[in-house]
Amino acid sequence: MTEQTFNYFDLPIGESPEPTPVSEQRRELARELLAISEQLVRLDADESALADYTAQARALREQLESHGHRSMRDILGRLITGQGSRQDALDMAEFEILSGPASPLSPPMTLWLDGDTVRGSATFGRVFMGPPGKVHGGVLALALDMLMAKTQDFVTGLGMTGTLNIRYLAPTPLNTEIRFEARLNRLEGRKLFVEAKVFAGDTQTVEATGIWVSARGDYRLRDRFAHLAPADQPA
Ligand SMILES: CCCCCCCCCCCC(=O)SCCNC(=O)CCNC(=O)[C@H](O)C(C)(C)COP(=O)(O)OP(=O)(O)OC[C@H]1O[C@@H](n2cnc3c(N)ncnc32)[C@H](O)[C@@H]1OP(=O)(O)O
Repeated sequence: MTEQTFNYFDLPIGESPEPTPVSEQRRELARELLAISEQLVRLDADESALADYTAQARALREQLESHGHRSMRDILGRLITGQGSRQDALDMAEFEILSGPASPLSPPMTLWLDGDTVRGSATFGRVFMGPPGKVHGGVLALALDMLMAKTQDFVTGLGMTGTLNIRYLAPTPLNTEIRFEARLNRLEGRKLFVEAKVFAGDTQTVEATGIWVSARGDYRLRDRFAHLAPADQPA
């Protein structure tokens, strides 16, 4: 059977193919590393125990360094020409901060499309703390950036975050399932206007609006999302 190939511009943002055995193991390693980070916060250990842990961590880092890294330039080169492997496609998405399941900087936050809404969910532990017992506002800004960028799945074109406006309405608790939702407001040439909300239980804790700017060319709605165009604005 011929191995499936992947094209960068067809990869849904925040979604990656079924994990390979290598990716499964990377994800498990990342979960372990995040769990270690959680333990380190205000760890009540004495100096000699900490010195011992430091030596173990250093030995692990040195082992990891012996492997090197797959080249991003080569991976992107293959994906942009539609010749990317499944591992290439996984490498692009699974290390994204906060949402990539192989990143030790990810709770992870899961992202998915639900009709015309992008939804997200995450439970933040103490490494993500801002005010005591609450999620750091900058972490929520990052989470919103990841979430809102995914509205680009509704359109052709890919760009960067131009503007992100955030209003914190109430503190967002740690160790609680936090829900996120984002919707496309409108398209205007190279600009995509997006709005988003964050909830803890029934309480809305954050509201946000943002503008994404396409790298080149105007954004256009994909056929299956043509109904998102306002009546006076053709898709
Ligand atoms: C290959 C894959 C790549 C895509 C790769 C995707 C990677 C994922 C990124 C992850 C998320 C990030 O961290 S993104 C990193 C954070 N963001 C950034 O670093 C962006 C830094 N800013 C820039 O590089 C630039 O300012 C751009 C690209 C945003 C815009 O520059 P430009 O391309 O010269 O655009 P320009 O002609 O000035 O403006 C085009 C239209 O957009 C408007 N506009 C310009 N800047 C902004 C802005 N910041 N916020 C709102 N609107 C803006 C203008 O008024 C104009 O509207 P009109 O006159 O036409 O009405």
